[in-house]
Amino acid sequence: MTVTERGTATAEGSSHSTNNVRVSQFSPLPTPGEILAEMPAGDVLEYRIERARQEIRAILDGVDRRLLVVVGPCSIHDVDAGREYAARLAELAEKHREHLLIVMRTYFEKPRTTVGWKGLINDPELDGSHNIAAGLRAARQFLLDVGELGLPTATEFLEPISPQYVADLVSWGAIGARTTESQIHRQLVSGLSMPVGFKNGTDGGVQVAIDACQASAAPQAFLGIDDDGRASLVATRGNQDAHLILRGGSDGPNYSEQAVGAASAKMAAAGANPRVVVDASHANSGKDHERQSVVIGELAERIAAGDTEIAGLMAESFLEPGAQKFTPGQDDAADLVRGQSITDKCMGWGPTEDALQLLADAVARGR
Ligand SMILES: O=C[C@H](O)[C@H](O)COP(=O)(O)O
Ligand SMILES: C=C(OP(=O)(O)O)C(=O)O
Repeated sequence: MTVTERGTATAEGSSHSTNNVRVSQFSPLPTPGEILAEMPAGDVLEYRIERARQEIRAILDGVDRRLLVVVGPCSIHDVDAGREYAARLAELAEKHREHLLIVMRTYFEKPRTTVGWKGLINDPELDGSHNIAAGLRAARQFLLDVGELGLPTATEFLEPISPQYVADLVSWGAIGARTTESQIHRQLVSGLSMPVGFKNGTDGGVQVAIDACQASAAPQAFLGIDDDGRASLVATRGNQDAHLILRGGSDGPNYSEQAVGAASAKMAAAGANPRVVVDASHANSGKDHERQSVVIGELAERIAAGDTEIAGLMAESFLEPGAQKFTPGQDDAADLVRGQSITDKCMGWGPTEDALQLLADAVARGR
């Protein structure tokens, strides 16, 4: 069959010309099994990851009275700077371990409002070459390196296939505001091995995240891939550790005592975990990195005063404050400022240290 310029089909030749009309390339990737065999976790790290997941569960359930703090860069684009950040954070995690369980944001997949760099897995060379095989290995190596420091890791799961390559090294997961309503992501969470938080929607709607917690707590059956990369029916048991992350929305922030109380009550009424994680960044800070310290200060006061609804807190932080504009294919990665975000603005290192001290003191007083 041939298609004329005006788009009318004539009957001759290939029977496949209606397929993949807009696909320019298929490049097979190594299978999850191959990458895991090449870069195994090892017994010690597996033990640490399982222990961190249990501790996070205990915090979410209110059994462990510490505060979960998920903190780190908006995205990992420079693994060397990311490792330096991880080494500094590991010291603070140890220092505050009595009051805080610090988990590093190791985000390799970025959901974009329209277009932009989609993260280390998608484009590790930051030049639009999309070397996903190298990206999967880079992300896995980074998780192994951070794990070696004894620091648990957190990530957003954006694609349904990528978790097969990295999820064994992750202690806490998130589903972002743009995908919480997606059935694909809810099904994925139902089979993930770690506690996972669902963010409220970008419009501020909390109900989508409550629905997501219920859907992911249930067993699900869906299409996925197995360790050999074969399309498979995936049947899951359901994830009982799904919870809510309040990140604010286009209708404003939602970290006030009243907003957290209302969301927590709705979760309880739905039979879901009423203890929530509050994101000090995104719409709760109006994407202003300096405002994150203000939000954390207010939350710390409430924790010191005995709040029981806040199980955890999220902040975006890197070595340098703010963010720099970067468009793959247009900007040169060699010109980037080391340790500064190329996605959302982050708190710098100094304010991060101060914020963690403030939170540790608040927990010491209030819990
Ligand atoms: O932290 C994440 C960003 O806010 C999200 O990926 C959207 O980014 P964008 O609006 O710059 O595309
Ligand atoms: C993308 C993120 O957040 P949100 O989904 O809240 O925009 C993020 O935490 O990196």
